[in-house]
Amino acid sequence: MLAKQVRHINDVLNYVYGTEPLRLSGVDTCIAESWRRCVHRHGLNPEEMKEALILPDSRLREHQEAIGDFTDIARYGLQALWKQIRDMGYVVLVADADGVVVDSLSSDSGRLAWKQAGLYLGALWHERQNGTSAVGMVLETGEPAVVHRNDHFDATHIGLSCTAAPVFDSQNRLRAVLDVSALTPVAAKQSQYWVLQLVKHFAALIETAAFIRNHKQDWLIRLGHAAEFLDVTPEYLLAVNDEGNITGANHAFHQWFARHAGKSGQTLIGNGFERLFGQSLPELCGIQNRRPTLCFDGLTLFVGITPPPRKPAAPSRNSTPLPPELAKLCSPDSRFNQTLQRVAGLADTQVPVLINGETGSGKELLARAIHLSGNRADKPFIAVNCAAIPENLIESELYGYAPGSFSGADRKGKTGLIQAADGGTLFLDEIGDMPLYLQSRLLRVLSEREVMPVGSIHAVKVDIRIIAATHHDLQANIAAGKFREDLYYRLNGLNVVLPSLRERDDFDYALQTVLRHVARNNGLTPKPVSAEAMNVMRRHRWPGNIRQLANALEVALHSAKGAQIQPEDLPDYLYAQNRPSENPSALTEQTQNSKAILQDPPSLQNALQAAGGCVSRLARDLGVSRMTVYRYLKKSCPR
Ligand SMILES: Nc1ncnc2c1ncn2[C@@H]1O[C@H](COP(=O)(O)OP(=O)(O)OP(=O)(O)O)[C@@H](O)[C@H]1O
Repeated sequence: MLAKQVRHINDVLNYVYGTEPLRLSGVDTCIAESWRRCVHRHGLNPEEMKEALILPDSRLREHQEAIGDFTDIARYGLQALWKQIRDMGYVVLVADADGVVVDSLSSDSGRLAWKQAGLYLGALWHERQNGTSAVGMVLETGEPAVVHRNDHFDATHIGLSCTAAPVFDSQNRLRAVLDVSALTPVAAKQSQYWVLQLVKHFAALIETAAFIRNHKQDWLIRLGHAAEFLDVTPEYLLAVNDEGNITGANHAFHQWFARHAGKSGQTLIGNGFERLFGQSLPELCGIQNRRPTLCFDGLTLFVGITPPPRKPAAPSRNSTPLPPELAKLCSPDSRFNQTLQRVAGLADTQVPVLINGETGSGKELLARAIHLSGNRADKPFIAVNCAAIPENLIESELYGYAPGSFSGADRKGKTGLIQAADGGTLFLDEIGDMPLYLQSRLLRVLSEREVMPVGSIHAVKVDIRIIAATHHDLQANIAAGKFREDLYYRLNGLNVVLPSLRERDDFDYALQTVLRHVARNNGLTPKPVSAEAMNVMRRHRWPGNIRQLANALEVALHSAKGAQIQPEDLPDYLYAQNRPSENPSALTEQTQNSKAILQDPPSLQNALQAAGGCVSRLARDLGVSRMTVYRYLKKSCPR
């Protein structure tokens, strides 16, 4: 035992038993309370030093499975936080409500040292196990904590500096703890207070992202004391179901409610929104020209409301016929047709539509069909690929510029794409790739409905309908600080998710439609597809979706000499992978790779580590089920 550890043990004993209280008068009250809890409640003895306990892999997996997709949601926030502090020698950890580290990000160098210190996957940081630690204190108190060097109860950990903040779920249960720790901390505790602000900020972002994800079928209510900040960083979040009952609230609102309603003994979850606040959501939605407000206990809060995506209506025999452009996209998939019905119902309105889907899944085709189905059909449809315009040109391309506003500019000035869409539709493709500073400008255009060309002092009014599309998960981008939440709410009037080709249960129908389409565009006769060729295509994963399928069918139509399209008429990448003589099990390249990883224990362990120790994520990466991953893990580690 080191001399400084002996000194620390004496200090803790003296402090807890009160023989030398003055000597450590610098100890924070919350740390002192934790030390007392360690001794009196948890029965810990500072003389019995214990290294951090690391759970075996099987137990760790149980904790990771129990926390479900929370770690997936949290990961974007974790990575964004990690990027900011990785060069300063910190490790970032997420612990579950039992104090078990279920996800972590650290530099590769010094992994052994992180593990020995317990700053590692599977480590258990609960006060009753390890004494005072940042994770342990957050779990005990529900409050953020900085536990710096000698603040730790157990002298084993006095080399560490740890800062942690809680993440609550919408029922106000402590779901996880976000922690940032260093092995070789700088001397002063005060230096950790900026880390504390960072950790609190990211914990709040993760909490909001998880809230939005878990309540995507509910009405989302944002509340705050300042109207201007409501869309940027809402102080409070509420979720309300279609029956008007409150189904969730963020931690800040639970606390606010307890302060203001505690005396009347009212409950929050399950209570009727209208009963509690005296106004219904449809009433609040109907308020025009000003921010709606709510009064509660004599206080006024500004309100922002996002309705849930409308649930698919029950199939109805007398659903209205679709406009021809949308009808062209119809398929045997009834869910998709209901989506088209909803889109058709909004074709004549200015309600913004946000289309999500992988590349080539038909986002632009759908956007054009919406435009052509509405009362703007004879006005321009301007498509802007936000990812394709060089950053230095995007501003002048979108907003235009005044005559002579910069060197190299056209003397007469230039009309921007937004103005060019006046009266019609502006299609913002790849909106998730738009740089943050342009997002703020776009937000102003959408709020004010006017553009200010570069170098001009006069704003120009525009009348546009916005349709945006992206392959990104924008909520994850919001959590990672890459996309503005207020812009997201502006764009997301109606959300349409286009399934990838491999997820569609109407693949055969889609193939026939695309085949006819390709034949018509190339002046060819659509040939039938043989059963073998059909099987080859059904098995492929189609990362490029309909665009890739269309290209493959174009190749096949040009190559087919017989009456039918055969496997050998398909592009090489499809045919080669499925040639029966060379590849009897007809595995795709991806499944072969996955199999190689699964069957080689070191590769499997590496892949698991790369997936942050999360079996679900690894299973997704390998394109196999979770059970398959477990089976191989068990084989590779039979104990
Ligand atoms: N339902 C369909 N029927 C026939 N062809 C289709 C269909 N959907 C998409 N396509 C074709 O697939 C190609 C890709 O479609 P589109 O450009 O709309 O996809 P996208 O999702 O916008 O792609 P990206 O994200 O890469 O811009 C186009 O050539 C389009 O004509």
